[in-house]
Amino acid sequence: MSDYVLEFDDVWYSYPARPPSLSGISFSVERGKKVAVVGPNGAGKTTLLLMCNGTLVPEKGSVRIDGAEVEYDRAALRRVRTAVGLVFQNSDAQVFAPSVYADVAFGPANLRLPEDEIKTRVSDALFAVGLAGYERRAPHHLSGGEKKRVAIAGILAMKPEILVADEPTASLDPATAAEIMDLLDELHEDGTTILLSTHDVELAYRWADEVILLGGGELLHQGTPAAVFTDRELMRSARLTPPVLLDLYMELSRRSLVGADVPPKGIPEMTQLIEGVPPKERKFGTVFVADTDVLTKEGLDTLCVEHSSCRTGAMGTRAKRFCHDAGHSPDYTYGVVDKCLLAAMTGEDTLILTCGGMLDRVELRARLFAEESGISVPVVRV
Ligand SMILES: Nc1ncnc2c1ncn2[C@@H]1O[C@H](COP(=O)(O)OP(=O)(O)OP(=O)(O)O)[C@@H](O)[C@H]1O
Repeated sequence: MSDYVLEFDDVWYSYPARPPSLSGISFSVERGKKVAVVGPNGAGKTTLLLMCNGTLVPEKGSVRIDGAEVEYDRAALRRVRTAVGLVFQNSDAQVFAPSVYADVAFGPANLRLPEDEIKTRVSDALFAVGLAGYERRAPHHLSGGEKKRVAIAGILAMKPEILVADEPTASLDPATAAEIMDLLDELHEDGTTILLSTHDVELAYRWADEVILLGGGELLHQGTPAAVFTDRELMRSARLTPPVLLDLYMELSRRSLVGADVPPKGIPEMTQLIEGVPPKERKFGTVFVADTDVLTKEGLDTLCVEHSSCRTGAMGTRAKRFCHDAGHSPDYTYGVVDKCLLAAMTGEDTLILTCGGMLDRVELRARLFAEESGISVPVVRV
């Protein structure tokens, strides 16, 4: 099996009577990565994403999925669209059936799956996006955020290996946007490779393993978010500004107010850079982590009583829904791990409620923070 799930090799594309929208694009995406395609308006992001599932055919060059060159006959396209699920920028273009059920079932039905399997997939996908019970609703009467979730559910029901999402958080309120990103993280934890497009550099910096920077139809750079966003020349040529955190870091660094040469990944690292090494006698708080998949409502009540001195955070769509249904309102519902690390740095204990692979994610984030800052925050599963 190829290490790369998606490869572009010298891909060119022009819309009729227009100069090229993509000019000789080559890049590779490793299996299991989270990749952000970043660029200003008109850079070619949507055009590039539409090539990932064969919606657009390169004028020149080739696209490979799992090492095999994409072909464009009907049968081949069906295989490509099973492997690559594309969430469009405009959900109205994607959500069209008379009911939410019919919409989400459309893809699996096209795969000619048995009726029982289709029902299970639709119900699982609607549960994952928090729309269980919406089956009979008419999609055109839903809000923009709900339509986006229906569109994502339709793709989830196909169980794609690669999920491609065009500006998944555009025009969503911050809480809905955070929930959509949580959902993408949960899918990623389950092994899905994710490619999204955005001109939100803050989101790309926080979220992506890798950034593909586009400008004027050309690939300007592929690299880590820190490498791409600290390169002022690259940012200027892409007509983008760096994320605020990096901008601040670069300014403080220029004035020799911070010393490290590793740009801070998040606010905890930035805070530690400014504060310096905390005094030895400082006692750090503990981050307790509980798996909501194995908790009952009563179990959650007991846990919250036992940890009543802790601020609580719910991470991931399943955990948030569980807390909501059990009548609990956690203090943090987005950026949960970083908020808990910050609390720990001032000696406060916190309790994170989450499930699945997200438990490992908490430990991983704390470990990366310890490696960079030297501050070892205890993470304890309860
Ligand atoms: N259907 C179309 N017909 C003609 N030209 C198009 C079409 N779609 C896009 N273009 C042109 O192709 C170029 C790239 O557009 P594309 O939508 O891929 O950019 P983008 O980076 O996704 O932009 P945005 O951030 O504004 O969504 C632009 O110059 C645009 O005007």
